[in-house]
Amino acid sequence: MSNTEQGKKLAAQAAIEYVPAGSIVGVGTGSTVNYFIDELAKIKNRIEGAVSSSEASTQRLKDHGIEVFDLNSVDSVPVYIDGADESNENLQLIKGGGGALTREKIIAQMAKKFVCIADETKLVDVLGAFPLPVEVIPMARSMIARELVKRGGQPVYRDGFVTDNGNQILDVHNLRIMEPAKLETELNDLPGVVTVGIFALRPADVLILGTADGDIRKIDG
Ligand SMILES: O=C[C@H](O)[C@H](O)[C@H](O)COP(=O)(O)O
Repeated sequence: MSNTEQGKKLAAQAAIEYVPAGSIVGVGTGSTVNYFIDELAKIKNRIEGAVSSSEASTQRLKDHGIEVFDLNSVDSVPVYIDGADESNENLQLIKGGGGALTREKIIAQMAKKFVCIADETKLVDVLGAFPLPVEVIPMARSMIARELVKRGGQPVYRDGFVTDNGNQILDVHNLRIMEPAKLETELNDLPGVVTVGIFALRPADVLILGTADGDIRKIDG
């Protein structure tokens, strides 16, 4: 197993301690979360079930025999565990590399505690080296792409990819995001933008990083 994969797995294992007994756990999406789902399966008798941020995670949870609840049937989510494409020291994130950003942001908003899990290479000084995913309503794609260019970005259409919500993704290259909350708000305001992959208005509460030397590092927000 590579250092990166080991880091993801370590972070995923460490996140289990944040899962309250008897709870409905918010579950994110991606390769790091897949390790978490596999760990969660080991304690599935101690939880009530999960709410899920993607069809892929729902399938994996169900394959493990973990009940997946409709978010509308749930009053509260005590903890949400999810990965990230980048995090800064303030636990503001870029997410959506796997295209699940909208459902992820909805569950993160609802969660009392958002625990982000990643390998240590995801920690950066300034967000934006990872192309920023923006989910858009298909008919607005070109208009929004022009707006992103005006803001110094280089949007690339994720050709052939359709989100779980039936929308499209623009991956915005060339950004150095100095004020994540401001850019998140500004892009949220463009008609046709469904979700911006900046998680700054609702950052993570805890970041668990798995390191190459087999350790974990925690940063509290
Ligand atoms: O849409 C995908 C999510 O935001 C993922 O949490 C993010 O892309 C990180 O994925 P991974 O754990 O595979 O690096």
